[in-house]
Amino acid sequence: MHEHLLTSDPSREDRVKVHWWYLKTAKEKLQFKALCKRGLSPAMAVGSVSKPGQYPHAAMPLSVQDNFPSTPGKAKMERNNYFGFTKITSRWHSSISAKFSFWLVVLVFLLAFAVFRLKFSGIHTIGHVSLLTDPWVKHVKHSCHVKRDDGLVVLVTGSAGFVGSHVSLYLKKRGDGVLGIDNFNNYYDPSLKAARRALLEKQGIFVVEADINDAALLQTLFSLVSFTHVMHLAAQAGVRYAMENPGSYVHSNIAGLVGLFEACKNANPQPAVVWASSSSVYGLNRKVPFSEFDRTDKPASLYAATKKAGEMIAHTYNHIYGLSITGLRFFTVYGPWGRPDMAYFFFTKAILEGKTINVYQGPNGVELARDFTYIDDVVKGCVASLDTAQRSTGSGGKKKGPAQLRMFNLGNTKPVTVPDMVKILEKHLKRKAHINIVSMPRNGDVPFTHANITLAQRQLSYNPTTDLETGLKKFVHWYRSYHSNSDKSRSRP
Ligand SMILES: O=C(O)[C@H]1O[C@H](OP(=O)(O)OP(=O)(O)OC[C@H]2O[C@@H](n3ccc(=O)[nH]c3=O)[C@H](O)[C@@H]2O)[C@H](O)[C@@H](O)[C@H]1O
Repeated sequence: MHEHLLTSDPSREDRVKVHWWYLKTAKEKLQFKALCKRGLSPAMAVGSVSKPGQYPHAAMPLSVQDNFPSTPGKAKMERNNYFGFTKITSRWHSSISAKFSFWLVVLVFLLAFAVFRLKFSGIHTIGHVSLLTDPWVKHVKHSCHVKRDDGLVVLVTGSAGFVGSHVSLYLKKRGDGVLGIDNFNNYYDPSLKAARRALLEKQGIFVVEADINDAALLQTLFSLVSFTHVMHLAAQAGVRYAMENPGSYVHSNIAGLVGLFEACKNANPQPAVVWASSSSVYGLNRKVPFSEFDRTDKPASLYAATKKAGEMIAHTYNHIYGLSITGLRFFTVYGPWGRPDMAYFFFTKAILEGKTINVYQGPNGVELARDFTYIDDVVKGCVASLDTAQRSTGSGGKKKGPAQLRMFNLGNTKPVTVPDMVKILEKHLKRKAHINIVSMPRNGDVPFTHANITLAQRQLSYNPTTDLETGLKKFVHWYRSYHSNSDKSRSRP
């Protein structure tokens, strides 16, 4: 509404806005507008449309100025013709204007500072939506809307990841409120993460694109939404990549975890946290199956060490702040929408492309084995953990009593050797693999994993039902359809 009042002088523009805003009645505003349009200074225009003394920022109306004593130091006026009007400048007027200009500058500075902080805290935009505008907040709140009695409100970190996307969809489908957060890093093809995000958004799950290390963002989310639970799945995964990029493990699995626990412990109410640890914490243990009561102080990779550190950190936050925390040790999770850095996934690609795969072998020709666990079983374990989690006992950073602290193995309990896994893939892909047997490199791998799931069975009613044969069949089916669809969309003009 101001555009027709604006001149090329920005300070005049600002003054017009401020004066207009101060005027109380529509009549005053209308007259003020007309006078400004005709070139009168904003302060003069206010003075002319109002009663003397009504607005402290107004200049004297012309009629009053005629009688105003020309006292040096108080008010010195000059008149000259200005677009058919008498232009009057005065020191009195100038000092009022100066005050306004000063506060205007302060206001503009504060606004600029706020925008700057938001910008560099990474929460200024989600997609192309500014945090300063309502749509972003609406997306967040809408995504957290609960559609069943006693439904949960869950913040899922790593929601564009493999397990994160599956858990988010499951929760949303049963009527829980779900908000995702993911930094969409390029550890593996980000287009797969984007495709998972599209799937989530189709179901009404909003994914905030940000890093869990962004404390200001987490604080904003917790102030907007009373999360009952946090499903923390954001992490730097992969055992062997830790030798290439150790810093990324510290960033996500240690600093990120601490940042998340900080946000949770400060929240009021504090949410219950369920988070992903890893079977790799069993490291070089020889006693099988691996039990939660076994020692876990021999990690074979930095990845495993950061997960083990996470378990210790979880204990601390539970102990000091009363956060309810459940850690889940995942055993080589696989399935549709899986991670391209995992062996079953890149073996599939290589077999289809007729390329050679390296199959590792332990000392003395021992075949390596994994307790491969199908994604749907893991999702059930995650959701059961959320459903059975007790409330945190603290609030606003203060502990009010002891809180629940749990750890569960989520495995399949039926380890399969890597060569057998390759045979299953060959069968479903209807292709022979070109295999190169190589000694297991010293890069963090362990020879075997095998979960004891008694605890999860007892407390979570966790019972995995998908064997590797069935699970890989579903994976291959998904792989073919996903790649034929993305090939088609790539070839579209
Ligand atoms: O349960 C976990 O805590 C971890 O599971 C997963 O690690 P791993 O069990 O090591 O899975 P993955 O890499 O698929 O290798 C599978 C098998 O293939 C063998 N392998 C691997 C590569 C290769 O080129 N050749 C080969 O024989 C390899 O020696 C191994 O025997 C997750 O990646 C990890 O993030 C973490 O979640």
